[in-house]
Amino acid sequence: MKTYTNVKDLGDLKAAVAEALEIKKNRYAYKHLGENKTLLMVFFNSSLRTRLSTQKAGMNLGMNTIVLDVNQGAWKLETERGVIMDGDKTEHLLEAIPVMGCYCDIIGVRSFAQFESKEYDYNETIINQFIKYSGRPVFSMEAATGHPLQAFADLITIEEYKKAKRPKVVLTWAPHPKALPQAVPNSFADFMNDADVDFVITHPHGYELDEKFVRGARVEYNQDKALAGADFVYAKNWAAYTDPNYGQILSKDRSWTVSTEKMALTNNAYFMHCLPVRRNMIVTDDVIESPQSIVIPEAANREISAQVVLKRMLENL
Ligand SMILES: CCC[C@H](NC(C)=O)C(=O)O
Ligand SMILES: NC(=O)OP(=O)(O)O
Repeated sequence: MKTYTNVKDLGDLKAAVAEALEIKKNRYAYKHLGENKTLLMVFFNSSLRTRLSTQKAGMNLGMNTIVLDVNQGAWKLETERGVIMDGDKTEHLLEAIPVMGCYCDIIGVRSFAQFESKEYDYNETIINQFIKYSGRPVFSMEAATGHPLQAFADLITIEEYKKAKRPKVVLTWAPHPKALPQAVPNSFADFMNDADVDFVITHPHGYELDEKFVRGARVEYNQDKALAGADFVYAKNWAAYTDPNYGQILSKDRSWTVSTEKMALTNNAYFMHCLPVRRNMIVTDDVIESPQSIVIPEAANREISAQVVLKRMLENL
């Protein structure tokens, strides 16, 4: 594996999940793979789970790890080519990236959508420069349009908790005070479309995701109808994707908040969310604290999804 930015990079999903569950049983069995190998994790945006779980996964594999918060301590980076650098940016990404590549064997990158230009975001301008210029295998720790480590962990979790062979999985939009990226729902949809689940997406009009990720999945604008009989409810906020509203908040309607009443419409569904979550906007206190909430085991599986990806990269260095 040379890059991990989307579901296709994993190959056969059933095999990937099986490998994940094997690693979970004995996560220190591959320490030899990472001996004297260095993982560099580059963050352009904040993180708790990704930062901790990916570093843990690297350590499980015997790797040295370095974490760089680009906006805290590194030089302010220019990311656009052709710009006359007479402003407040000291260094260009096109020098910084190959330099980073000198000090490590594998690079993880977190660089969220900036919502200034759909084309800039959806061309994955930042992470693609790491892929092109670092000289190292690169994986996404949430880029502008996807969060494949999260979605892989979500799939692992669904496989662990499902009661039906082909569970009904509902991705529901929920309100949030800020304009959040489409990365998490994009990757969740991408993975669910390749998994053996009955997948439904529900959101208000205007919040349609890129068809490149929806891939013809059923979209239900009536949340109650979508939730009927669900086995898993995956809640997430995202800002509008379609023009002319790209990056905009169109609704903060808290009737979309996942409540006990909403969960009562389901087949005693498990509640999932990637975290961090805004309580009583996305989901009520009662639901996220209920026995059906599996957000913590879901977060724990981030260590495993990262370890599968790092293991496959180390095996191909
Ligand atoms: C894992 C989620 C990261 C990010 N969340 C926030 C709050 O920015 C998002 O919604 O994409
Ligand atoms: N779910 C997730 O990626 O969390 P962080 O943003 O805290 O890393």
